Amino acid sequence: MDLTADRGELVALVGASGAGKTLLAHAVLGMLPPNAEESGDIRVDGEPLDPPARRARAGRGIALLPQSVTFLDPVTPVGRQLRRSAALAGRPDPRAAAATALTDRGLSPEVAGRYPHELSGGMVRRVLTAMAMMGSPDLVLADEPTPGLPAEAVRAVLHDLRRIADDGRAVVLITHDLPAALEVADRVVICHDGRTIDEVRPADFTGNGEALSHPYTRALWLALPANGFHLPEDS
Ligand SMILES: Nc1ncnc2c1ncn2[C@@H]1O[C@H](COP(=O)(O)OP(=O)(O)OP(=O)(O)O)[C@@H](O)[C@H]1O
Ligand code: NI
Repeated sequence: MDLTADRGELVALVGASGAGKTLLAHAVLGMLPPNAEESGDIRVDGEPLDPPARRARAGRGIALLPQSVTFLDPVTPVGRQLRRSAALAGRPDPRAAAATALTDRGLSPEVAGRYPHELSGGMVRRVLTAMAMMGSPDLVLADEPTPGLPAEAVRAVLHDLRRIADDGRAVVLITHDLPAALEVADRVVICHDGRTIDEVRPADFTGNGEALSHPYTRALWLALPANGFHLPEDS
């Protein structure tokens, strides 16, 4: 895997299920299982991300927007969970930080009193985003933030991530959803079988994929319903 994200940039990491997208995000966060064998080089601001550097940045410099909503505690009101994140992120006034985090993500203050099951899928996503942003991270890894959401909520999530990047942070959007990625990404990195195989500018996804040099990338593009559902010939 080879991927770079700069401040102010939204990079989409696109690939089929099992390609290794979540593992890459977990490797950056230091969340791989204890017996995982790792090789390679992960750097932030040019500095190797070794265990002490990772501990220093966890929840602050780097934040994960998790793939699974089970990261929320089902038996604790959302407001209390936000206050806990604020405290962990070292915010001096967790109560105020939690309240601001809700309104920053377009949620009303009364959401604080609700349990996760009392929220819509789109609202849960916003709460997770509010938590991830609590430590004002430089790098946000959003792992599949849109599946299962209605089109309007998908657009809201993407717009929110774009805004986070425009605020000067680096955002990596992990997704299967190529059309969604193309709406907001500055660059699209394609991965397949545990490797990044191509990096493409969104504008190159056009027509019959004449501008796409990698056959797998072109196959992904042509497999979209709008492009005729041509089945990818797997390499
Ligand atoms: N703990 C583990 N031990 C061994 N193999 C694993 C482990 N976790 C994941 N894998 C394997 O690594 C590969 C990549 O998994 P990963 O979850 O990163 O895929 P993904 O690209 O995020 O897929 P999806 O789009 O379905 O979320 C898969 O083949 C998976 O079976
Ligand atoms: Ni995944």
